[in-house]
Amino acid sequence: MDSARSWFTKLQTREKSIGKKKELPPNGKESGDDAPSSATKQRVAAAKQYIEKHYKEQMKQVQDRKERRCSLEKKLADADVSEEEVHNILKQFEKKETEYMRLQRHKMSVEDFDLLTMIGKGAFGEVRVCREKTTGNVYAMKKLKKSEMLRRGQVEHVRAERNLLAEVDHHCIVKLYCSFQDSEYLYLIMEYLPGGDMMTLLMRKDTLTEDEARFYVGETVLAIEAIHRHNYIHRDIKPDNLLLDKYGHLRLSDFGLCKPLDYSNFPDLNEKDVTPTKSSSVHGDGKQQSMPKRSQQEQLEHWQKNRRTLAYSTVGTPDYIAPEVLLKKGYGMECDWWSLGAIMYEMLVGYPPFYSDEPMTTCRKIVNWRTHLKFPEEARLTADAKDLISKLLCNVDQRLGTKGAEEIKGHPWFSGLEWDKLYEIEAAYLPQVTDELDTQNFEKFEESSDSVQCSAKTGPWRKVIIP
Ligand SMILES: Nc1ncnc2c1ncn2[C@@H]1O[C@H](COP(=O)(O)OP(=O)(O)OP(=O)(O)O)[C@@H](O)[C@H]1O
Repeated sequence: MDSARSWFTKLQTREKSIGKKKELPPNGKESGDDAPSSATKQRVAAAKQYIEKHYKEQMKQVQDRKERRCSLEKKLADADVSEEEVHNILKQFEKKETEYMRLQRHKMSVEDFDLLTMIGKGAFGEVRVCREKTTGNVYAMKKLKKSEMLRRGQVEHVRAERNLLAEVDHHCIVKLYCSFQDSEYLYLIMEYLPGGDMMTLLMRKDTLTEDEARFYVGETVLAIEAIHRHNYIHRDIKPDNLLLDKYGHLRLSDFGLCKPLDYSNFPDLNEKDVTPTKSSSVHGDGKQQSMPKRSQQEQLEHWQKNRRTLAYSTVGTPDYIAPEVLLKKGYGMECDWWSLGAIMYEMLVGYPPFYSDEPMTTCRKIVNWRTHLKFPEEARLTADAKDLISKLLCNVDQRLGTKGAEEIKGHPWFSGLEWDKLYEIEAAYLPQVTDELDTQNFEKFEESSDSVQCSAKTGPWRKVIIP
């Protein structure tokens, strides 16, 4: 910062001396020989403009960095973290920012990368594996269409995503290396996680055993805890955002593109609306049932048939969104623990707890969760699993995690789990990854069309539906 400031001072001093009126001879005329030509004057003016712009941009960057540091310091002061932790977090922040600035100085652009296989498609753009031309390093490039972000008022959210990723250097969070933009797109260069995402894993496996689920739910708890420590709320945690590294360990991605608001604008979404819907929820206790009742297997097939379409739609899936977010009641970090409960349910049952063929019906079921949360008997969940899910999918006041992640970690379902060693043990599934460019754990996307073409029949994680 000091060097930028001193450059700026030098520039101003130079400007002043350039702007100083030259003393004229008594006749008031300049001696003709050393007067600059108009072309030279123009070049000087252009250079001056360029330098001014350059340093203004630099000052802005320095200012932004200062603001990010101030805001992190403020968040840390409000959070319950030790002095040592504050010191470490700030140290990591500076390290990451320095690395970020270094890449920024290189003026990265999309031209610096070879764009390879497309591995994801979202509401605002696409995600691709790419290779930096000079270093050969492999990254994931997320490309977001600026006009679309502006149209949907998501600029702040994307900025939050960039800030969070730059700020939080944690093994549970996807690393961001740099970001840049051109006239049409904003680009985020992230580490490439070749293990695929949890959505794809779940589509392939149908359900997980409780031991397998404990591993992924446990790592998700640690990831959510990490972002909450930095006072960020994700709001949109879903299996698509849980990525797996080459060892099968989980990392959280995609901060801030909060589509849920699209649903919260739905006019008749309120808690009183308990009218049973046409598409049934699954009832395990034999009480009030809506029709037609589907078996667990039928419900699973419907879910899997719709899942990818929902994931790639511009609205996304509302299945994991907390009721208070949908109701726009004002929400806090607890909403992420609700999403964890919905994901855990899906891992063990095969589909999320409030699934319906119609997203709006899902929203209604979520806000009326008391009537709709059921555990199908066929799923044979243990009492501890049901208890944990019920304590996550409930009112904010009673929700586990409201007083911190320790509440969740201490639940009997996790008993015996060594939290400190979770990222060191062998993952529940070891993904097949042959080399650093391997994309076999992702769906295949067709390049040609603008609309998303994804073949559910491709990729090793394809689930075979038993007739
Ligand atoms: N760093 C990464 N490494 C590997 N795969 C990734 C990475 N980032 C994203 N993906 C893949 O791309 C998909 C879409 O990414 P992401 O969710 O970040 O996009 P998005 O535009 O924000 O979509 P949405 O808003 O719908 O969640 C992910 O589900 C994942 O399969």
